Parts: sequence; structure tokens; C-alpha cells
Amino acid sequence: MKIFKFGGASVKDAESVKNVASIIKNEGAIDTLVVVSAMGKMTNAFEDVIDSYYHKKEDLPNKLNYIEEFHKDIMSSLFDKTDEVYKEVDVLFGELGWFLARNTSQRFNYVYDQIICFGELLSTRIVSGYLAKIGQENVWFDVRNYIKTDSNYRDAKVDWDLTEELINKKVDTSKINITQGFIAANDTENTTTLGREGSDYTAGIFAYCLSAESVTIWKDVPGVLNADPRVFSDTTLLEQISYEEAIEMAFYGASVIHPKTLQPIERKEIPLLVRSFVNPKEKGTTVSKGTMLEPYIPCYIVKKNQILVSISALDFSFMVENNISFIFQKLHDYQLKVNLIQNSAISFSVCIDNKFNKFDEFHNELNNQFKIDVQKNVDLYTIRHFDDSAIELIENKGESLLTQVNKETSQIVIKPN
Ligand SMILES: Nc1ncnc2c1ncn2[C@@H]1O[C@H](COP(=O)(O)OP(=O)(O)O)[C@@H](O)[C@H]1O
Ligand SMILES: N[C@@H](CC(=O)OP(=O)(O)O)C(=O)O
Repeated sequence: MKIFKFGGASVKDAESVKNVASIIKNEGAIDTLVVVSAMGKMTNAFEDVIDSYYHKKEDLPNKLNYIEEFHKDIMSSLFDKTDEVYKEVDVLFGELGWFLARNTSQRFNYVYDQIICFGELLSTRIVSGYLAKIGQENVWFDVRNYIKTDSNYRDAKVDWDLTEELINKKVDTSKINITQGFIAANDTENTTTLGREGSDYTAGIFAYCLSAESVTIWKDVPGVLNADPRVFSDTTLLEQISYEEAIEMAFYGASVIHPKTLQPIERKEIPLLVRSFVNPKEKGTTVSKGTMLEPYIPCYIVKKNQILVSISALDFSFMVENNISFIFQKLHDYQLKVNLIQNSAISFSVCIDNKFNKFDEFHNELNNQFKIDVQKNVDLYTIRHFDDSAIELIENKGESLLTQVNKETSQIVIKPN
């Protein structure tokens, strides 16, 4: 069985849905399980709904209307008004309205997951309905009956044993199956999610459980490039990369593959293909066991908007185990993700992501015990397989604040010009 994954960009409008349907027809007409994300930027739109709902804002009806109109507008170009899919979509909007009216829970993460899931439920109904409309038989299923997790809402951990059992019992591997990425359920049937951009991971979960022959993630780029084309104007397609290399790139922040996706498929040595839904005839990138990188060239990964913090003791004493472990505990407590560490005898530097906006609290707490220098709004560049000219290219992007060089990887913190 093959696994396909289509992200939001591939189903952002009616033409895109037609394109996805033609790829499925041409490339995956049997034995294929298709994982689909919410359409376009609909997950962000549902986050707006959650914000308005949770904070009881007056604009909630407008935000809900926007989402309904977005989907119905796409549907009007794909279906006749009498098609079954309209009923299915209306049932989903009914369920959403029912939850919004009846929910009494104040737990934000729980509420978030019960609402955000409708993006994927709607998109899969539309893709499945359109395939049926053009005569392509397929099976739609609710992934929440297949992927089971703990109750850590918004970042749930998969119960692998139960999930594997359910998937193997329930998936008809001879058919085209259409299901949702990103969402799952706990043992009390409440919806959970696997973390933002987690649909790639869903594809990895199905691939592992079904021992699939391959996973193809269809993207708006020709494959894995040696840099993000949104940031670098001159990029090269990587035709082949090893699992290890792909895991390294994803770990450092190459957003083309979700970091959690690779571990399950690497364990079973299932090839991962990253291909273009714009040019589906092109081969794209193969991630598999074997050659580390083909062609062997420097690869650039950038994380924007980081904070560089240098910490030293007030009395100039050494930065050693006891104070470093204390600082790390505090970084953990304030959910500050560390992307680079460098220490010398008397100072300790970290480059961190302030995703949850807790840096100022961390700073206040440590300020009277340590001397702390802070540089906000810096960019962290990671270069895999660097050479001198690659480092020079990055150092020309602004003021270079810190450079760290390991065998295969160089990391440079830049204050942009
Ligand atoms: N090394 C890279 N190679 C290709 N694309 C990259 C790379 N690093 C970042 N990207 C970005 O990843 C995007 C595709 O990933 P993403 O938007 O998450 O897709 P989807 O939402 O369809 O899963 C591309 O549009 C590109 O800008
Ligand atoms: N829709 C979810 C899950 C996802 O993976 O989406 P995409 O495949 O479009 O990145 C999100 O936006 O987080």
C-alpha cells in the first residue's frame, strides 16, 4: 500500500482540488491511503474562531461565516447542489455549532482540539466527494477511530500498539482511502491533535502501521531543496537524501518535512518521496537508506526571530554543572526552546525561540542572580556540509554575532541588516 499526503496548499481552491484528484487518479488508483490537511489557511482561520469563542468576542459569527463561505464557494465550483457532499458538510457545521453551544469546559487546549479538527474533516469530505463525482470510487474514514493518543491536547502522543491494531483491522488496503491528517482521538473519544503541521506525521503513522511500500508528500516545491526558496533565491533540488540527513535537516528547522514524520518510516525503512503537486511528472526527492546527499552541496536552514542570550555569573565564577543545570531547568519551565548552545569558562550562550512569549518572565527571574546580555530579533542559520563560501554567504547577511562549527554543521547567529 502507498501513502499520499496532501497539505493545505495543495487543496487551497477548487482548481487545486481538481489537480489533487487527477494526481490520485493517475498515480494512486488502488491500494492508496490519502492523508489530507485543512484547505489553504483554514487551520489559522479556525484558530481565529477559537480565539473569539474562548474570549467571548462579538466577531465570532463573522469568523464562522468566513469559514463556511470559503468551503461552500469551493464546493459550488465542484458539485451540484443536490450532491450528497452538501449534506455531509452541513452535518459537520452542525456538529461544530453544537459543540460551541454546549461546551462548558474552560480548558483551552481541549477546546482548541474540539474545534480545530473541523478543518481536516471538511477538506477530506470535499476531496472524497469530488473523487466520487468524477467516478473514482473511494472510502472516506474518520481518522479519530484509527489513531489513538493520550489526552495531551494539542501535542498528543500516539498509543502505537492500539493504533497499529486498529489500522490493521480497519483499513481496506485494496481501496483508495481518504482521511484526515493532524487529528486523532483519546480513549474517551475526544479529539486530540498531533501538533501544528502534523499531517506529515499522520502519513508516517499510517505508513509504519501498514508497512507501506512508500510515502509521498506532495508539496508546492519540486522536492527537498538545499534551502527554503522563500528565503534563498538560488536553490538546488536534492535528488536523494538519507533518513539521517533528512532528520538532521528537519531538526534544525527545514519546514518542508515535519520532524516527527521520519522516525516511524525510518524504523521500517519505508522510502519517503517529496514531490511537486504542481509538476507531478517530476521525480522529486527520495529520502531512503543509503547515500547521504545527492548532489553533495551545502544546505541552509534558517530560523528567524530568535533571541540570543549570554549569561554569566555576577562574581565572574565559572559557568559549570550546577548553574548550567539551574538555567536549563528555568528554560524548560518557561517553555523556551533552545536551538543553539555555546559555553566558555565564564559565560554561557543560548539561541532560543520565544514561541510562548515567556522570555521576559525568564529574564526577570534570572536577572538578579546572573549578568544577562540579550539580543532580540536575530536569525539562526544552520549550514549542513558547509564550506568557506557557504559561511561567507551567510555572514554577509548582517552582523555575525556567534559562529559554531562542528564536523558537518555550522551554525551562525546573524543580526539582520
Ligand atoms: N529545504 C527546503 N526545501 C523545500 N521547501 C522548503 C525547504 N525549507 C522550507 N521549505 C518550505 O516548505 C514549504 C512546504 O512545506 P509546507 O508549507 O509545510 O507544506 P504543506 O503545508 O503542504 O505540508 C515550501 O513552500 C517551502 O517554502
Ligand atoms: N492543518 C494543520 C495540519 C497540517 O499539517 O497542515 P499542512 O499540511 O497544511 O502543513 C496545520 O495547518 O497545522
